[in-house]
Amino acid sequence: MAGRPVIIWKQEVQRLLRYGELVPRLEDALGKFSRRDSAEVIQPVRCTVPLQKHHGFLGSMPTYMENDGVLCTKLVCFYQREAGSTLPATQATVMLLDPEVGNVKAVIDGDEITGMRTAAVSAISAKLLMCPGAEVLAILGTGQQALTHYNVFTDMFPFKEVRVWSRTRQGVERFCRSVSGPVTACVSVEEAVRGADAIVTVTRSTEPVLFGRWVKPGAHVAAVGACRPDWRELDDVLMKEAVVYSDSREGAMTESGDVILSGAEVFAELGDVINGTKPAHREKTTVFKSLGMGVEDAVSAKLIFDQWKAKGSRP
Ligand SMILES: NC(=O)C1=CN([C@@H]2O[C@H](COP(=O)(O)OP(=O)(O)OC[C@H]3O[C@@H](n4cnc5c(N)ncnc54)[C@H](O)[C@@H]3O)[C@@H](O)[C@H]2O)C=CC1
Ligand SMILES: O=C([O-])C1=[NH+]CCC1
Repeated sequence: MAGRPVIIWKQEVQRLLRYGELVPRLEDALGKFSRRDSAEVIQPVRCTVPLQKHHGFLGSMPTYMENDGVLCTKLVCFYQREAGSTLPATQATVMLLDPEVGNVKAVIDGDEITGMRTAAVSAISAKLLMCPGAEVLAILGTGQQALTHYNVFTDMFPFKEVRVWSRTRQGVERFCRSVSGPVTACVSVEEAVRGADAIVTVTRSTEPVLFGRWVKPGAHVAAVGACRPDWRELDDVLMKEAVVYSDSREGAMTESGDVILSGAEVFAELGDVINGTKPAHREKTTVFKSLGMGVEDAVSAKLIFDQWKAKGSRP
């Protein structure tokens, strides 16, 4: 008889998960995913159920990594919140299972995992695709993802300036107070992104907020929001001028309004670049369209569970 699952709460995840250990595991997982070897990764495109009454969706994200002995699934609800709503845009729970027996070994807070693994994958995209010597980072949006992106990008790259834009002055002010380093508050998207070498879009917008005419040639854009086929963050000009990369080609073709509605071609997955099967066009304008993948949650959950067992449940 299998034992009861352990529950690993948010504070424990914050204590156990570190970008230094997470980033290499995510790079490895993205490479494995793009090899499409079922012994390495089985991960279907997210199954999504609309919650029409609440303007949201429930996504189910199962993943099996046979060679690594990892079986995992995440349940994530994500919403189109009204401006001014204090409810979170996403809520997630990750379950780690024993693939041999089928029991749940751990139930883990998924919000911290989602925040950190998404930002870490965007940082991997920048590591692979951003021009060398990048100096200016612009972040559009000031929510949960903006914060984790600020943390990992400033940790991994020596930017001279980080600019931030939000629809509201309060959003920018709150963000500036919550980060530990310097930020330039911008009053318009154009002001934030003109001349920027790297741009992160982490908004809940369903219409384009970033326009190609403002983007410096050769800049790298990590586009994280707009994860429904009719939602946008980027305009057609940018999507068509840039070389477009994604985490999952099938995911992008199924879920990304920026890809589907612009008709842009997905040139490669990040994993293809990691595996050396597709080039990194650092010299060109690049867009990494992130949708989020179960395999990213699976390696994060395994890392947390292994650390939890090794270090114990309390500091
Ligand atoms: N690609 C991925 O793996 C993941 C993507 N996401 C997506 O990333 C986005 C950000 O997520 P969180 O930071 O958790 O959300 P959040 O609610 O904490 O922050 C959202 C930000 O977008 C701004 N915003 C809302 N509506 C806007 C509009 N119409 N135009 C411009 N800005 C607007 C808000 O003021 C806020 O600054 C969401 O779209 C979410 O679905 C979230 C998790 C994973
Ligand atoms: O991968 C993920 O967890 C999500 N992608 C879009 C909303 C949540």
